[in-house]
Amino acid sequence: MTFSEPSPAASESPQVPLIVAIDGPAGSGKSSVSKAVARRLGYGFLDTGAAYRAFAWFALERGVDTSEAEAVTATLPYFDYTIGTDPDGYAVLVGDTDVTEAIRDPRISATVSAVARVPEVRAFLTALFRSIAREQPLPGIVVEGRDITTVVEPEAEVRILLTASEEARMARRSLEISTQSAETVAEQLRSRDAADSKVVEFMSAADGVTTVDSTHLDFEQTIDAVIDVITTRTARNSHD
Ligand SMILES: Nc1ncnc2c1ncn2[C@@H]1O[C@H](COP(=O)(O)OP(=O)(O)OP(=O)(O)O)[C@@H](O)[C@H]1O
Ligand SMILES: Nc1ccn([C@@H]2O[C@H](COP(=O)(O)O)[C@@H](O)[C@H]2O)c(=O)n1
Repeated sequence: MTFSEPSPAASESPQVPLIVAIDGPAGSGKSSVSKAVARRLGYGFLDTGAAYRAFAWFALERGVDTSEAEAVTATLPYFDYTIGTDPDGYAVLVGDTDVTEAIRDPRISATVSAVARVPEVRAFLTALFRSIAREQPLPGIVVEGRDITTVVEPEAEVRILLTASEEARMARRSLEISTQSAETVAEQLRSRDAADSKVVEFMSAADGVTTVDSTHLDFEQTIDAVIDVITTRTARNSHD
């Protein structure tokens, strides 16, 4: 090899995508806003909650008692999970079964926190999220969840806590769900946040994380606010 030839490692090493990490409580707009931001920027999108939901679905299908951490952990090696990263539409598969719709069932929302509190499940899914984010082909990816800014991608170029008052989140969520009363929706949201908060911190921003509070912003204004943070952060990082 001559000196001027690039080494195979340099020429073949894939470009690391720009990672935008977004966390927040239930109903704060993480998935809808992140998807819209990804679309606008031509980035990929990763909904990490879908994986926890799909794993809860899988555990229930296998008849696992989800309150038993050991039984939940024993299920992990059989969990064959696939998710797309296209913000315009992504299927969630467990094995060959498309569970995209099934994981939104209230039965899953009521169970998911029990499996998400198991450390082995978190470690398994965290590794999966990191590899999906790096393997997708676009120049950037928006990854949203509860512990993306703190655990999954603490070194992400852009880290945002997307929040809104409990009242606003409950009102927005109950507009979407016509099969349950507003009180039931509110109670479920509250108890899921309470259970999840015991395991990961997503109610306040960690050091270096920018808060976007959408309580008094409409959907478009929230997208703009997130894109502003991304623009400011990436400009600042390129000068560091
Ligand atoms: N700024 C906003 N103004 C009005 N509605 C909004 C705003 N942001 C999000 N929404 C709406 O709020 C609802 C909840 O948003 P979304 O499902 O994205 O939240 P989420 O944080 O991903 O929730 P979960 O963690 O429970 O999955 C959606 O109907 C979404 O369109
Ligand atoms: N990074 C994450 C993402 C999600 N969870 C757990 O999954 C549940 C469902 O998430 P949604 O975003 O689809 O609401 C959530 O309630 C958490 O239990 C998580 O722990 N970490």
